[in-house]
Amino acid sequence: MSAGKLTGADVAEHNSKDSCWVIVHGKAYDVTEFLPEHPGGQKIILKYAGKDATEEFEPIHPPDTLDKFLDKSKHLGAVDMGTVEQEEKAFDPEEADRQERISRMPSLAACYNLMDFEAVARQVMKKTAWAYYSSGADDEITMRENHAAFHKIWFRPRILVDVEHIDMSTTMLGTKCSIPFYVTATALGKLGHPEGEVVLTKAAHRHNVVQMIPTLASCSFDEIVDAKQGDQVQWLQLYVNKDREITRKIVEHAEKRGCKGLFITVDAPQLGRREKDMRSKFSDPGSNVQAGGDDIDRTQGAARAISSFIDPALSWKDIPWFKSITRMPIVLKGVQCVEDVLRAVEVGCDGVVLSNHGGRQLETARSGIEVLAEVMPALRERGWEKRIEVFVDGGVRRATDILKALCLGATGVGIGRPFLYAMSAYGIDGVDRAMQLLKDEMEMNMRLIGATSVADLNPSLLDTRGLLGGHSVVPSDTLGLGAYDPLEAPRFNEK
Ligand SMILES: Cc1cc2c(cc1C)[n+](S(=O)(=O)[O-])c1c(=O)[nH]c(=O)nc-1n2C[C@H](O)[C@H](O)[C@H](O)COP(=O)(O)O
Repeated sequence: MSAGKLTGADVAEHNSKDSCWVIVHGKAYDVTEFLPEHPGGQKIILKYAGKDATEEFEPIHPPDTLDKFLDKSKHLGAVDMGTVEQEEKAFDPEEADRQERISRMPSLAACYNLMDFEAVARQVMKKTAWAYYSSGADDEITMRENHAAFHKIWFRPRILVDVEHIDMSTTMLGTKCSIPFYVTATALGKLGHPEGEVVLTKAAHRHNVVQMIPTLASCSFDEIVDAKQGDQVQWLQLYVNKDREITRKIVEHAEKRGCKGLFITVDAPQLGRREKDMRSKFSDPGSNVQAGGDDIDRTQGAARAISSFIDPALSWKDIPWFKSITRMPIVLKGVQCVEDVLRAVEVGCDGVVLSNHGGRQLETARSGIEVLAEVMPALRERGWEKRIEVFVDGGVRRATDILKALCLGATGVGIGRPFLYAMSAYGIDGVDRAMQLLKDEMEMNMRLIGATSVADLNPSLLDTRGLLGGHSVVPSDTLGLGAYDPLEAPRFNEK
């Protein structure tokens, strides 16, 4: 001990499976008994046994994780960090290249659309972070189709409409929003930015846009709610825990903190196989740590490592229980066919999100917009279109994509990766610009199709034959490919 604090040497003595102490945010924790329970496996903890684990811990775990899940008797107290030997970081040529590219980054003004942010983020993000955010399942066919499907729908604009005044505001789950998109739930915000999801909270406030708070956020739920301002609206995205008491507590707390919608994710009874994420091994599984054979293989990437709590037994019979524990509107996120939308109406859900999780789950699942084109006529046929709010997400990169969804009958549209990339590359100013670009595009395109308000947007403004003809050939998505393989993207300054 030194001056009543543990020293680095005290902690370093406990560096094995039999006695494992780690340091997080300047405090020591005895995690020996916790090792077999760690959702991310033992290897990653043992890699930091006896050492400072803060850098690895930070992006994956909300700050209150240890207070919430590690018995107080294992909290060993403050460490005199001056006595902790910080490991010499071996020279990492990849990191050096990344820093060099960051030094030549295009200015924010060089980003003219959401794909530009993707192109820049791909160059400046850490490999593991880019891998996690950009990953789709398997061959990423659904992920690409999400965006491509919008190119199968063409507009039938009306002319000589007085479009001097445009009102793009709308109402989603009873909340008046200035524009019909929301920030959808995406996990691990601190992989892209040290402040994580609160960056999205602040940008959403600037544009009066709803934010959906992810269960698997890097920030704690309360940090994200505390970051909201005034009457800013947030929804909760819920991965249902096998332990329903934990789920009950999360839902009740969210309602108490003012969340205005419960989005139950129903397309992920098991997280999909995101091979870019797996390939980046999220942490070096080759670390020289011997751990028990029952260990979760960290080479499965972050996704698998953080999702073992999700209940694959979740079913329709759980809906009445959810209705009994909350008065928040209940929306099923990840619905992918007409039959399940009709069933959601019958069991009294308030909404659905037609989504395939950004192509990160079932490969060759259809795009949300394609399912929407099937769902809305079925609801109208039954006179049910007012009984449920229908949202869509996946592949939305232009205001024309949003307009197509609204013309088909969607209430609103969720956007994920673009805001993550904008945040990762340029912080809050990036997200702010991304939202403003969408707003500017929205105003222009509403004028060009002859619509002055969301109420004017209807199926007669669209030609959807390309969609309904199944998977016809689509125009090649040069801009999208350009971002993915940055051929046409903001130029990095010369070396
Ligand atoms: C990009 C991304 C999406 C995630 C996401 C994480 C990332 C990095 N995560 S995940 O780690 O488990 O897969 C979530 C999540 O926490 N919960 C959820 O309901 N959807 C999750 N989604 C899906 C998201 O809510 C939207 O359905 C999807 O992002 C929409 O597609 P775009 O990214 O193309 O806008």
